[in-house]
Amino acid sequence: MQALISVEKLSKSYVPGKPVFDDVSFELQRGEFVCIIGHSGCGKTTVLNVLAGLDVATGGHVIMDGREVVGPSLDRGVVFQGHALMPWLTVRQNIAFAVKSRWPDWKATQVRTHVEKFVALVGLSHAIDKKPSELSGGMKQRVGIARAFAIQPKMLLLDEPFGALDALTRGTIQDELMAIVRQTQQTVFMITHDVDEAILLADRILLMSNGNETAEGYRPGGIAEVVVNPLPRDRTRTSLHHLEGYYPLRNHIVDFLVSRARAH
Ligand SMILES: Nc1ncnc2c1ncn2[C@@H]1O[C@H](COP(=O)(O)OP(=O)(O)OP(=O)(O)O)[C@@H](O)[C@H]1O
Repeated sequence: MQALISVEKLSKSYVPGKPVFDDVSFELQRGEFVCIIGHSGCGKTTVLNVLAGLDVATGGHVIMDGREVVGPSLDRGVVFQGHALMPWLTVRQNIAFAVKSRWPDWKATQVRTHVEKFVALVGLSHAIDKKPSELSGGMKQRVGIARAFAIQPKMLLLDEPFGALDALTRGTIQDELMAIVRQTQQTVFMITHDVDEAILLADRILLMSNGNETAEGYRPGGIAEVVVNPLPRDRTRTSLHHLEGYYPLRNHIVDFLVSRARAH
């Protein structure tokens, strides 16, 4: 099976000779949900931005569907932690703007039906004609997710999309995201700091280490390990802790973060 995305020997340096990370290589299969976990500063956002075509790597390549990623594209939907909505437009208009960019030939009724479908998917039909300032943080984040899904990208890139949400809202949106992803067979690459969130959502979890000074000199960060999630795919937030294999998996990831992430 040909991977949707191939990341090949990616590196990024701001200071010559001291790359933040190097030799980062992995693939994303179609329909796969991959999370990346690592301490602050290891380069997760940089990797995601290079995948999105929003940043340029110092070395290496990102190949999507056989073509090198050289800039942003509507093939890749990005959701940031700060939802980046246009404040002067309503929910409907914000999403319609993206939909019209994706399909400039669509008639107004077609755009309308499409927008309404994706707003309903994230449970926001009642707020469709509201402006972002009238919405809570969680609602705004859902609009960002609906907008990314509405352009039906080949892949979705999520940079800690739930980081700023309270636990209850976070749980609800995780459930919604998981349902939509399963329903649409969407390929997703997501940054999270939350181990349980990664275990719930991801098929595979990339553990990323930080660059650090050692007795032998500077060692760049990189992907230290790829963990395959062995838990059944129909897992839910409430069942997660009762599943066989959950605690060993959780302990393994936490152990990486505590003792190995800064010194690989
Ligand atoms: N423009 C820049 N100039 C110099 N250094 C930079 C620049 N942008 C990022 N960095 C450095 O590159 C490293 C990786 O940053 P990045 O934001 O990718 O990390 P991250 O793992 O996503 O962190 P966090 O979890 O805190 O968001 C950091 O150490 C940061 O200080």
